Amino acid sequence: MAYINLELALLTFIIVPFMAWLIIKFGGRMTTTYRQLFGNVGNFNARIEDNVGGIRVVQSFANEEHEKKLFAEENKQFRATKLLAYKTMAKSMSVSYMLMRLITVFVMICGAWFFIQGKLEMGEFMAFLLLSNIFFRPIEKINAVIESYPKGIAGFKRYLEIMETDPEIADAPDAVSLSSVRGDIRFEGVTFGYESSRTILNNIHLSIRAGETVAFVGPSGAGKTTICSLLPRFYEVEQGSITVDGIDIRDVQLRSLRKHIGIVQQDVFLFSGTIRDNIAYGDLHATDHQIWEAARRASLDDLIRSLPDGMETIIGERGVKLSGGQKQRLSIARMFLKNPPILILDEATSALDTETEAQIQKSLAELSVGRTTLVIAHRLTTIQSADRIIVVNSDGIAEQGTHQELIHSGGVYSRLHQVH
Ligand SMILES: Nc1ncnc2c1ncn2[C@@H]1O[C@H](COP(=O)(O)OP(=O)(O)OP(=O)(O)O)[C@@H](O)[C@H]1O
Repeated sequence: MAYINLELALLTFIIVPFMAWLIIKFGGRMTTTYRQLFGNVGNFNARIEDNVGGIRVVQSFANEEHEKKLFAEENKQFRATKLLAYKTMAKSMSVSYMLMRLITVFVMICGAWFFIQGKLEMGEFMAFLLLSNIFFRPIEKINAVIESYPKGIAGFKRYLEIMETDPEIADAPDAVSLSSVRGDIRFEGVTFGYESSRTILNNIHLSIRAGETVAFVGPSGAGKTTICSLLPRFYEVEQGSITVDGIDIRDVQLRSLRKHIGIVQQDVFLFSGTIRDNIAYGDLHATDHQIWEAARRASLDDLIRSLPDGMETIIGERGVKLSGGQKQRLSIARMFLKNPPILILDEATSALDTETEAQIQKSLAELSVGRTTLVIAHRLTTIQSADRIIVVNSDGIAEQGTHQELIHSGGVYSRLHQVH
């Protein structure tokens, strides 16, 4: 183009920086809008998940209309941001399209003027016009790519932010692996709070012998669950230390620490899949014989045999729904398979009827044989046989001893016992 007519070529190229400026300006605006849009998509999805997951609660409170209103609100915001994103995109696209067409008009007008002035032959004019079209076509394509870039980069940045979030609790660089554990546990001057402004446990001292069964009782919110959550390092102590077999748990690799601790919770989480998959979760390399043995010890084998597909029965959303007691047994079977030296039983049976509870208690008692067991209990009846009962209240550990000792001492426990 410059070879045909330098002046006209320079005039044509003046427009290029202006175009670049416009593209960058709209690109920045689109990135911001798309980031906002992806944030809204997150909220929108969370609302849908809540509504579907908690559908029974919504229905039982007959709060469908209320949920619909919340959904409509979220939807409105999502729609508004989506519209804003499309508007910005429409502006950016139409401006760049217009500019491209304007360049052609500009070349035609200038070329015609140069032709009238005799600075340009008709053939040269036509050649220049064709060449300018060829030259700007790739620019048009690059422009289209740049327009779609903000959409991709906004999503990618959000993804990176999540991926780059460091876990709060990680292995120390020189952390060791625990190969075998006896199960001696010590809490030494442990202080902890979920928020820095509120201390839940203050200077707790506690020593549990290997193989001992210790039950934690006390009013709701006293910190029983918190004490037990500190042991697998779900949270980090603020002051003091927790040791397992004399080794500070902060000096141990998380994976190896948690491999030696089993937790049976009240609300058992089952993965969608077969009964076999769910039991084998306790030990992914278990043999068929070991899985059946675990099921037998958890008194689950009869139920499995009575099902047409046996071990391969699909459970969860897409399959057979298990009862509360059956779920508990399955989680106990998982634990037999995992075979950890330390066990935490988190109010494992308080949601069951008396008969089922008695059966599950029997399986749990068998499970805890030879293991250090920490029981978080509400029902005082289920923990009377514990080696030691620890009463936790807002001041920390109020008293401890066997059932008989605590009844005779006439303290908090004996009063709780009378109330029950
Ligand atoms: N994840 C959390 N974030 C913030 N605070 C929490 C968290 N979990 C528990 N708490 C608070 O810590 C305190 C102790 O809770 P914890 O669950 O340990 O009590 P608990 O004795 O086990 O009670 P319950 O018998 O009702 O289960 C409570 O005041 C509770 O509100």
